[in-house]
Amino acid sequence: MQAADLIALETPEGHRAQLSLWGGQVLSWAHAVHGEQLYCSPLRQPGQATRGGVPVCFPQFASRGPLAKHGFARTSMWQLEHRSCEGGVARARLGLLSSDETRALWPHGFALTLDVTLSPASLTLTLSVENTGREPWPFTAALHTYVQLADVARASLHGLEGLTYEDACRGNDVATERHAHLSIDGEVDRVYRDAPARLLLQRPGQRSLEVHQSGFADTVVWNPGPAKAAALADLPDTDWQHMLCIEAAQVAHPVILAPGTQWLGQQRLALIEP
Ligand SMILES: O=P(O)(O)OC[C@H]1O[C@@H](O)[C@H](O)[C@@H](O)[C@@H]1O
Repeated sequence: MQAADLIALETPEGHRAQLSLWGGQVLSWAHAVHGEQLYCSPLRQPGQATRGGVPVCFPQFASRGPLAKHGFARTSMWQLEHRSCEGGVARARLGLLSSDETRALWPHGFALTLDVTLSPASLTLTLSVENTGREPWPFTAALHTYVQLADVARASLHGLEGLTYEDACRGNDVATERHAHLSIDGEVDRVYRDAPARLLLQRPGQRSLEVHQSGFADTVVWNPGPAKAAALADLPDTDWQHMLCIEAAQVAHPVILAPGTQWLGQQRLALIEP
């Protein structure tokens, strides 16, 4: 990643975000008072997806199809389409269009945009997917957000009780969430179907975070735990303790997008007052 591929956003109050054209990815969201809110690994491998911030998974989630894991959007060079700062809110729009390179992997015409809105206590990401081709096509997608945590063992995620989930740690067995909140004490890799519009992440010692989503039907919760983390070359061995992925995702039911139509999915992260 070259410095020229990095985009800085800053509001007059000093809230900051850093975006990368490589992957069309938010790498950092730092609140002026409460500091960094996203985890990003210091171990980066040129040409590989960046582990951290908010990778965009498109047009395939995980290995649920013939493409490389999580699709090619996170390993493509996006364009900066627009940047502004008005009324205390900083915005940027990144775009990725189908090209000969993407058609060689996936034979469809598309236009992706990622709108990033940095407000005083929140970060909003809106992914737009447009079919610019002549045939309908299916896709799955996610905003694969890595939330930064002082200690994952002390965090709890609220709002999932009663939901059905696919558990990738148990061969994608389907189960029902029985707990009022989810605590992480090892590997977790779940697709919660038909997720609610709001989840709450409590993090002792840090501000709680509301995670809102719309458009996306599902929420993925992922933490590699100690053993998987040790096997990931781009994650320091103990950093699984300082991250939790809470992903606004469209996984269980692919979207079939008709020519000339557009799909929108949004995730908003908001720090809340104690
Ligand atoms: O290592 P990657 O390709 O970035 O994927 C990380 C994880 O991403 C999550 O979304 C998946 O549910 C996990 O199964 C996967 O391991």
